[in-house]
Amino acid sequence: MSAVIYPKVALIGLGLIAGSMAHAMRRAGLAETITGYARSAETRKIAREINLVDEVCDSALEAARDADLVVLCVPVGVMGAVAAEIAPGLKPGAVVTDVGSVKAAVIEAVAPHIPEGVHFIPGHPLAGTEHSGPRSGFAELFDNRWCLLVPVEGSDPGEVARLTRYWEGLGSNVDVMDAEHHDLVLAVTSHAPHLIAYTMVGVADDLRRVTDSEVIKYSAAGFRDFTRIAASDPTMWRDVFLSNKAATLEILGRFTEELFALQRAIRTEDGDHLHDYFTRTRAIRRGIIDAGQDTDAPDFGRAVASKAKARTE
Ligand SMILES: NC(=O)c1ccc[n+]([C@@H]2O[C@H](COP(=O)([O-])OP(=O)(O)OC[C@H]3O[C@@H](n4cnc5c(N)ncnc54)[C@H](O)[C@@H]3O)[C@@H](O)[C@H]2O)c1
Ligand SMILES: O=C(O)C(=O)C[C@]1(C(=O)O)C=C[C@@H](O)C=C1
Repeated sequence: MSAVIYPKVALIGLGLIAGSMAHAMRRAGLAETITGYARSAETRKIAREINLVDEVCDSALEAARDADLVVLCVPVGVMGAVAAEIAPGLKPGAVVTDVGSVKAAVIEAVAPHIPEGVHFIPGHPLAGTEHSGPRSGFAELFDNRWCLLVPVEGSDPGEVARLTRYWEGLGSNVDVMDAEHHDLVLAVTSHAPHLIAYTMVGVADDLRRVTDSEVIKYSAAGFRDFTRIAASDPTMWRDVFLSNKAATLEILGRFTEELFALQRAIRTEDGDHLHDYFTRTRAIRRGIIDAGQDTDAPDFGRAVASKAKARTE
């Protein structure tokens, strides 16, 4: 049986997410032809050299023309402009989706450009790395990760089901969510943590004058994790914060309140407060591992194995 879900898939933007999608599509045979386009000539040249997709086009319009699925894999701040560029080439019945980290602002920017008879079903894979560009993608990126689909008013349930099968073919588990809820959840789980990591690395950089190279030399695992996150693409993250302003500011407000409370507990030597707080947060970490979501943790394999064992008992 053929695994093809969309005969022709167009990837607009050829970085980490599009590249990983191309590799994973080929792994599973989900498309017959993959076209692609990126704004930078250098990226298009590299994409051709490494045979990232079947055809690298010189415009977004050309790449999207007659595609069955068009995936917008560009920074969230330019999604609307790219949708306007591809609109004249979209065929009736085509599906347009995106992989942007923010949903309400992307829907607001893209939806007005989607022609009658074309399906728009926004999405967001909860998978990534700090790397970017056409060489950074890999087929396993989406394996066992969540992809959130955010159908808009009037989205065809049959097309949502088809896009769900596509993401499952890429290796993901799929959930459906509304845009506002998505943006609040992601502000907590991804956007605010990135800003905190950027800040912490900035603070360490300021301290460098005092500590010379010690910050780098003696950086333990915690700070190393921050530096990995803070190495993420500046354009992508600038756009994320400017596009998910309200939810991120709400979460950062709460974060600041809690930080002040912890600061006060240290100053007043309130060990019980600190101990209770850390006990609560440790339980959250354990919950993530028990749910089998932390593929980087050393005990991830064990958690999956014990869950599988529990299922068979
Ligand atoms: N990196 C992650 O961890 C991650 C995870 C999930 C979702 N996302 C989302 O995926 C999208 C792409 O991120 P990425 O990590 O692949 O970025 P990337 O920087 O690796 O790739 C972005 C690509 O978009 C192209 N581009 C930029 N502006 C363009 C324009 N106006 N027209 C055409 N092409 C243009 C760039 O040339 C590049 O090829 C973003 O919206 C991001 O929010 C990223
Ligand atoms: O692992 C990382 O490097 C990521 O930052 C990936 C991550 C995340 O915060 O989890 C980043 C942005 C996304 O939109 C989805 C995933």
